[in-house]
Amino acid sequence: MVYILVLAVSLILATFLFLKNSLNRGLYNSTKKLKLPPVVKAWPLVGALYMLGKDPVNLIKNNYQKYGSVFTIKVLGQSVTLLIGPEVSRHFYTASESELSLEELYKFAIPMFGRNVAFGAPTEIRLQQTQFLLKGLRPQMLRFYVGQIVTEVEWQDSGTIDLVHGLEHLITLTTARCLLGREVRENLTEEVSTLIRDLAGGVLPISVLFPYLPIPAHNRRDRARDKLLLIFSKIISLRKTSPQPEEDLLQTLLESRYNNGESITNEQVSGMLSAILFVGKHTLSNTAAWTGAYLLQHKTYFSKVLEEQKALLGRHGLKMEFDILREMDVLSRCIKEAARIGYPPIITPRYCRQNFTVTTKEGKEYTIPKGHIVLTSPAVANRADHVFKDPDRYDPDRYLSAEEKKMASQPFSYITFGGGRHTCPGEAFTFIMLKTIWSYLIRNFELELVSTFHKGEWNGKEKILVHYKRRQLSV
Ligand code: HEM
Repeated sequence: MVYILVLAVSLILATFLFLKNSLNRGLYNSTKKLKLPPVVKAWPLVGALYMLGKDPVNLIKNNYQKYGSVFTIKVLGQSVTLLIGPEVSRHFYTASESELSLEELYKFAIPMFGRNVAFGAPTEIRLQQTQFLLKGLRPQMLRFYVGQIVTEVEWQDSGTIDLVHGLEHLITLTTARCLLGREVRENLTEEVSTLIRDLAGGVLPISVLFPYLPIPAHNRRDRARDKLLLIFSKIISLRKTSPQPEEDLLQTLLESRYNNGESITNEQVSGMLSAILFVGKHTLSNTAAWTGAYLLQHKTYFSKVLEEQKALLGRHGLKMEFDILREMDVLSRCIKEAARIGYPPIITPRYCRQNFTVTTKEGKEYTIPKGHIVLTSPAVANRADHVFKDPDRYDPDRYLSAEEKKMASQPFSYITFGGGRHTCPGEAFTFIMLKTIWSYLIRNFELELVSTFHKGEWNGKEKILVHYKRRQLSV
């Protein structure tokens, strides 16, 4: 019964996609003369879709090994082209919206965060909103956030914790305190967490094609967005009338002006606050958990981090400040390495609006035609063996070797945080957050990993159980 249903839905989707693609490309716009990427062999219509849903990382990895750095997968009649590795990724990261579009593919995010926010807004408004965000994440603000993070990090004296869920809660609170302000943090009840979860639950594969389909998950998403708007609007109104300006991203947003002199609306601020809580809940907290998992599994590196913390305690005492975090070179490399292989985004997508050509490292040239969906995969490209030596190995010291340092710092080699036009504006904040949390935990608790997980294998569902017991790290 279930299979018949899946098949029926797939056929409807395939017809829709076929018509959509035909209209987009023009039925008579032949691509015959172009040298197109190799096409992955899969069962017609649903084969690749099934594989994509089941194990996307291995699907991409296996085909990368088989076909090389450029290949096309047909999903329900839609051509999806993968670009893996720095040689073929330059255009992906540097092209303009009119060449490779994000807005076309992120329409599903509009009902999550509202119209006129991020991908719901016209491009020039979206770019200005990213600038507002960057202003709230500038070094002077990050300096201030360190103290705010420290006030939130606390565990009981002893116990067992699943790092994924434990850190998710902690990071939601710290993100709220630093970026969204004291009032949002104080109002960050179970209700807000549930509403953010409902927003996330409204992103289903079908939402990409039909974001407004009246299904229960979409209805919950819409109710959650409206409720969040109500909660945040009250906070924003209070803040606007407060005589005392605060030091946080919320204040920066409220003081920002668009190029035409207009200020940002309550609805736009609310959408941006929800989007930040959403990112913190997923990407940031998973990277935090995997940083811990790798560190506790690799005793050599854990010892190096301990030694670094002892040396810092010797030099600065218990103080935790921005400049002290900058001295945490070993911990920084451990986070960078966990972010490379632990839980980087599986794919980042664009919609191709103009043909473009890529040349592989072997010198093969391919044209990616208008109408293809184009993807890079940080999860696979971050493990390319011509960029990283022994790429599946957790090795934070790799960034010390001159040769590898050079390769890894070449544009579009290490792509956990994207690159080019769409480089993640939250990268510096992420490092500040994770260094503060992990140095605090290492200084104040004995930690022991009790879960075993398959080394180097991505699995977003695994628990990472850790025993902890309070103690003071002595110099
Ligand atoms: C471990 C944490 C994070 C990871 C792995 C991550 C990853 C990424 C990646 C790969 C992109 C580029 C997407 C693309 O090219 O399509 C991106 C963009 C973005 N990230 Fe992050 N991110 C993280 C944390 C954050 C945080 C904390 C914030 C906000 C405070 C943030 C805000 C954004 C925004 C607004 C963009 C869009 C930039 C643009 O399109 O111009 N990210 N992120």
